[in-house]
Amino acid sequence: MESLTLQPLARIDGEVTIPGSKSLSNRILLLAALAEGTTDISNLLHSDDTDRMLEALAALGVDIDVSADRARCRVTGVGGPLSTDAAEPLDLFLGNAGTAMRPLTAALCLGQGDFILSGVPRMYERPIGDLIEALRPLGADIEYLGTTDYPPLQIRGTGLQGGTVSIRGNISSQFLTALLMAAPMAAGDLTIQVEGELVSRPYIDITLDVMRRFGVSVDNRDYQSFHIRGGQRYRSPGQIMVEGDASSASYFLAAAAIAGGTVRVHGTGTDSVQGDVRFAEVLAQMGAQVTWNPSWIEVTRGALRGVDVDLNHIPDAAMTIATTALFAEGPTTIRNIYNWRVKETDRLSAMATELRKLGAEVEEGEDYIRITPTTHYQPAEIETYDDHRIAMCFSLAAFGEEPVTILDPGCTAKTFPDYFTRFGALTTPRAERTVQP
Ligand SMILES: O=C(O)C1=C[C@@H](OP(=O)(O)O)[C@@H](O)[C@H](O)C1
Ligand SMILES: C=C(OP(=O)(O)O)C(=O)O
Repeated sequence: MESLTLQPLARIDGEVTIPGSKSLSNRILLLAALAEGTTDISNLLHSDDTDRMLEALAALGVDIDVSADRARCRVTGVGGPLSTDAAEPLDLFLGNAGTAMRPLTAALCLGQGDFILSGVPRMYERPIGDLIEALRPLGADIEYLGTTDYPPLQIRGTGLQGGTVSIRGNISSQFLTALLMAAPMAAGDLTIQVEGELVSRPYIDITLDVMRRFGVSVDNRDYQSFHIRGGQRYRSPGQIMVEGDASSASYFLAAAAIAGGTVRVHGTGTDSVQGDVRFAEVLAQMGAQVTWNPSWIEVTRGALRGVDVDLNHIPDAAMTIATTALFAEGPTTIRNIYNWRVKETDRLSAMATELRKLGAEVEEGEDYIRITPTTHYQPAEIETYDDHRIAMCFSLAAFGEEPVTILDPGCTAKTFPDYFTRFGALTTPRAERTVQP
């Protein structure tokens, strides 16, 4: 397996423009494909997750034109549901992209044809049963091809009716996102009731915002129920720009808080629709200096202190807080993050294991993690479990006194293919230490 050893780093300084948001890119691609009209998308993220969505839409017959430098992407919408008349089921491989698997499951029920949704082995351990249970009463014909409640799935598209459905909110907000995006194209009006706690709520704001830009409004009753008029079509906004990815920004901002200098991240800021921009508020709470503008965020080093925080609203950027905690005074507790366990890997257990390798004291609860930093870091080999965010957030450990080896650094390709090059460009190594014989 490939690995990357980061020598101890002294400092980070500079400016970085982060790649487009994964969450926005995959939502925009899907709605552009369903919409009437042509959509010119700029700053689309190019990564494994968006490639899986692009490939699936192309296999479904959507006309997609990506410019040679990949800076622009033109999608000619089909102006209705996605269908196939192939005799054999159309196999769509969606890798480990939750933002492709969940929304496409609902969207493909709208059209006609036989589809198989497959992915990597880990995708077959990521639940989808709550979404299937909500779709079936609307007329969806979906079969589990492996374990009940998990992909792979076979969908026989026949259209969706309107009505009232319930969806559990406590495992993944992507189930609600999937229902919301399909809803306007159901035959009748749909009311979606959320059962229990709704996790990762800001991602629903991203969904509603993208739907609005494609001409559909949703009656949101305090995130408890949503009412959507049926029989509608999405309409292309013509041109749309993808904001920089706020989760990807978190690694650079945290690095500045630990070892800046100052870092300014361009592409996301106070005007962002992404909940993960609020990561900067947590850094400020820890003692970093944060300055915001509608299109950038700047962080300058501060004396960091541990915090006790509920980060259910920013589960992805929360992982960056876990490694930032290594450099704070006193323990940090991150609460209400149960669904870390059902993402790219069991992130609660993986983060605990890898943080301990560096010498930190870690308590892993069912839905929380407490990190007590050490004054003496150990050199460590970090297992990344095919999880891009583990690879990226452990790059921060290089601000300790020892080298850190990241195994399989290429796994960042899920959302940020050239992360380590960008990180390396802004950081300064510590002076070479003299090795005593
Ligand atoms: O809808 C989205 O774009 C996402 C929602 C979140 O997942 P959950 O809702 O499963 O927490 C997040 O972790 C994921 O990276 C992207
Ligand atoms: C949970 C994540 O991805 P997905 O969209 O596959 O759920 C993530 O990117 O951290």
